[in-house]
Amino acid sequence: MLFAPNRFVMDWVNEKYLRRIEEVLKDLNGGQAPRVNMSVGSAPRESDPVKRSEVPARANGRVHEDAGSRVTEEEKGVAATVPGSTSVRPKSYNDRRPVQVEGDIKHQSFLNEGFTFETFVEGKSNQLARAASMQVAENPGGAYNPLFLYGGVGLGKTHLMHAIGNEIVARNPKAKVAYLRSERFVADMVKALQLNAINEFKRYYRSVDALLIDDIQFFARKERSQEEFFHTFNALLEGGQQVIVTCDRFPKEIVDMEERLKSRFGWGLTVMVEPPELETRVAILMKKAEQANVKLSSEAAFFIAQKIRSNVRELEGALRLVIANAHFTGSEITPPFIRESLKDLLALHEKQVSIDNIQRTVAEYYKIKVADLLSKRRTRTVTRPRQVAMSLSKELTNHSLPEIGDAFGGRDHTTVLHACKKIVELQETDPGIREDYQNFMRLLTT
Ligand SMILES: Nc1ncnc2c1ncn2[C@@H]1O[C@H](COP(=O)(O)OP(=O)(O)OP(=O)(O)O)[C@@H](O)[C@H]1O
Repeated sequence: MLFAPNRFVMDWVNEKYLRRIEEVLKDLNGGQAPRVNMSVGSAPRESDPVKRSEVPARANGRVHEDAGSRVTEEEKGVAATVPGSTSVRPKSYNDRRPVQVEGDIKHQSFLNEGFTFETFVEGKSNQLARAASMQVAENPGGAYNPLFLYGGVGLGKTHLMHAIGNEIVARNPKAKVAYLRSERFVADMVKALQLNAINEFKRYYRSVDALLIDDIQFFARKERSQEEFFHTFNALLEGGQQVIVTCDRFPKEIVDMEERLKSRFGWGLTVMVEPPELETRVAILMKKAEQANVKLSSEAAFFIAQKIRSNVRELEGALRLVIANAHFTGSEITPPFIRESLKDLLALHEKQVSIDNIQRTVAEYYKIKVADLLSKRRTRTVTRPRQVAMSLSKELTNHSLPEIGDAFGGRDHTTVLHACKKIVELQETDPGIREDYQNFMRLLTT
């Protein structure tokens, strides 16, 4: 029996890999084909305190809500800094068009017309996320609700989110799609409370066909917003309206977020967007150059893609710089020209932290040997520094969890994940570890 975490993954594996899995098993089984059954499921976790059946009951069409927590100082701060109706996203969006917005909460909600499935380059790192997004766009409010997209910065989560919104509107021009960053939600809520218009706020957010909330991690510590979003979320899900959320981390890893909210994020489909591998980076560069009407040889694209590995936003930035330089100087875009154009950026990247460097710095700081960090020893004097080093490796390098596990004496990726969580927790509760960690960040990045 094979278990999949959700129906989407089960269908995906069924369609793409089941035959191959069966063939391999047949080979391993001396030519006899075993029957492979697939099912959705995993062992229930005790840490999930909220069950789906605990959705607040609706009385007379209204969602029951607690009197609730008060707006925190932090929430008031957000309300003061998020501007009224202009861009709430600090990125440059060239194409903006308003999406139908109604109600008394007068802000604008934008979808970037350039962020579509056509302009999104598919690769191994984002294949699953793209396919899931497409499914949601084709069937909003269906099986994958909410859709939770997570991953590091600049990897295309917002692009996919807009692509879904654009596709929903393309298929049904009457669909009401609201896209906003989570700060916008906080700011609107605070404004609504101040203006005694919280009912309008609720009505508006609950009236949409699809609610797209970007970078949900900013809800951390904003208790009243979390509560309001929790109820909006429930109302939308109950009404069969689609909710899409992006975040920089897996739901359970979001700090200072209510458990019941985190648990609900996992009800639909949770998919990771990973950093693109070389081939995808090259394909993205070629596509972006084509969009800019610039001829880019594959040699030049490979050169840039090999040098810039962090994320797609940086990759785009580097390409823009090269194109601008070529334009001003009338030069051809060749590897030596690229090297010259990007010399400052490349110098910065060459200084980038390696796992090796982290291990040496941590070992020296705690006066232990690097070999201890890689060993199987489990005494406290070694395990804590090892967890710190693993967590720093995750935070400061682009290596995946399995790669980090390998670099620490061939440990499993779950051990690395556990270490990262532990260190996040300890930084909250143990001032010593917090100080150590801050020292490492300074030592390694300046
Ligand atoms: N696979 C891709 N194909 C084409 N463009 C991409 C792809 N992935 C990312 N991009 C581009 O990279 C830029 C950054 O992407 P985006 O804003 O979606 O990242 P993000 O994951 O939402 O980051 P953040 O967490 O910082 O909000 C955008 O211009 C987007 O179009």
